[in-house]
Amino acid sequence: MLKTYNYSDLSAEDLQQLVKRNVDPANEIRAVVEEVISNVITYGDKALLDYAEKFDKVQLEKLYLDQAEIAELADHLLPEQKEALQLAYQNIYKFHQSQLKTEGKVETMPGVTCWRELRPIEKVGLYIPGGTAVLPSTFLMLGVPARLAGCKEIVVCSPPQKSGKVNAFIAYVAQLLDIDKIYLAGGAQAVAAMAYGTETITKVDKIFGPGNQFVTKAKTIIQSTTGTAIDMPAGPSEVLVIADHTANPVYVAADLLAQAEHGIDSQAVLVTTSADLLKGVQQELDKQLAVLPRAEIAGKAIENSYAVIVADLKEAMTFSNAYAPEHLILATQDWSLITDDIINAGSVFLGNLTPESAGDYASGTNHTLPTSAFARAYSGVSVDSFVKKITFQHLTQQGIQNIGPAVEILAELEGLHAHKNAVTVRLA
Ligand SMILES: NC(=O)c1ccc[n+]([C@@H]2O[C@H](COP(=O)([O-])OP(=O)(O)OC[C@H]3O[C@@H](n4cnc5c(N)ncnc54)[C@H](O)[C@@H]3O)[C@@H](O)[C@H]2O)c1
Ligand SMILES: N[C@H](CO)Cc1c[nH]c[nH+]1
Ligand SMILES: [Zn+2]
Repeated sequence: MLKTYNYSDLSAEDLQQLVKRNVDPANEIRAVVEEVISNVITYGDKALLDYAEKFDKVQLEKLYLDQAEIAELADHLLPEQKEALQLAYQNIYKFHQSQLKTEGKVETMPGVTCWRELRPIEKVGLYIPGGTAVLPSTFLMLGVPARLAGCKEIVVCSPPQKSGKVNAFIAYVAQLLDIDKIYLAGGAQAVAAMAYGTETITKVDKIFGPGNQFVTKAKTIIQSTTGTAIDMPAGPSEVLVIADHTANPVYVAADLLAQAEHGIDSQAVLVTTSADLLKGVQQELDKQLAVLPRAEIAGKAIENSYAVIVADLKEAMTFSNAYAPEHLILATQDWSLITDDIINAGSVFLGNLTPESAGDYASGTNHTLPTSAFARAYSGVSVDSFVKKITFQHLTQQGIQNIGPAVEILAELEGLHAHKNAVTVRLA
């Protein structure tokens, strides 16, 4: 059962509490992660092997799978499984390829030309989750834009499974992406290894990928302690569904459970204008949970979730913008009336026939998205995440004559005479 609140009864303080994600309030995750990072810095590969035993319950002989081992694993896939992964690959490729746009040159004044050029980030690290569920779809979501951007070195880490390997789907995606090594490391230790480097794992310039609270905490820590960038905090999955009387309770419950089954710390929020719809969704949640294989996980996440009754769709959107969800579903026939009001969301799913699962796997958009209200300021992963945009400028004789006197005055007013002189010597 979803706990229920009436929007009109909520004080500003209640609202603030309600939209707050309870991420590591006692810093317990941080303490574990700091120790893991410190051990990876000190002991390198040995720490990774030890953590594989401790956290993943597997004794590894070596820390990676090579091309031949990947090919052997990928061989186990059924034709229809390969076709489904290929379809997802193609749609993700098409959508992300459209992001590779070059910008024109701008003459800001005669003889002064400025422009930007894209350059790939050279070494990138991709984290592919594999704890409670192995996510080959995430490998596609990160690998396709990395390849399109032209990154030279792509380091891939994923937790080892009980077999001491990755699963066959991850192996097949590695083949689709032309990646010939997968490192068997998960959690905070994988993030630390990619940020600091070990005997076998290359230190990278930027780390990408979602993960549980250990992974996400490690990413935020190494971002501030090393020169390694991160895509964004992409932690436990969350969804907010705005639904009115035109929504189907069966679909809404299914969408809420789809994110709830990711982990007990996932959150699924329903914001509705209709008490009848809410009643139907509550009944459906019970019905669908009764036959869901991951019911224990999803049920706990639902306990950690809630519903809010609002007066109208505008009010629903006000709540949603305050929550800033990773995924926002507009389960209403009138979705087009409120899309302009969306301010904060990672990815949006419009109408009653657009399940979030479509975007999770195969429509083409990226599923690596900001959680915990980071959608207020961050975008999801795209080709842009894998490139730098370097600015260029060129001045002609006419250009330096046109811009020079103003630069001299500005440098002088800042008291920076060497700056002024760099122009003066050219004007002489
Ligand atoms: N925001 C997004 O874009 C997005 C996308 C996909 C998945 N996700 C989220 O990613 C997460 C995946 O989590 P997961 O656990 O299945 O896989 P994971 O790969 O993120 O984490 C597994 C690893 O966590 C470490 N770990 C587990 N318990 C630990 C402990 N007690 N102490 C220290 N380390 C420990 C282990 O090393 C293990 O290998 C889910 O929360 C899911 O919702 C988010
Ligand atoms: N919903 C997740 C992002 O929060 C992505 C995913 C992968 N597989 C299934 N779902
Ligand atoms: Zn999902």
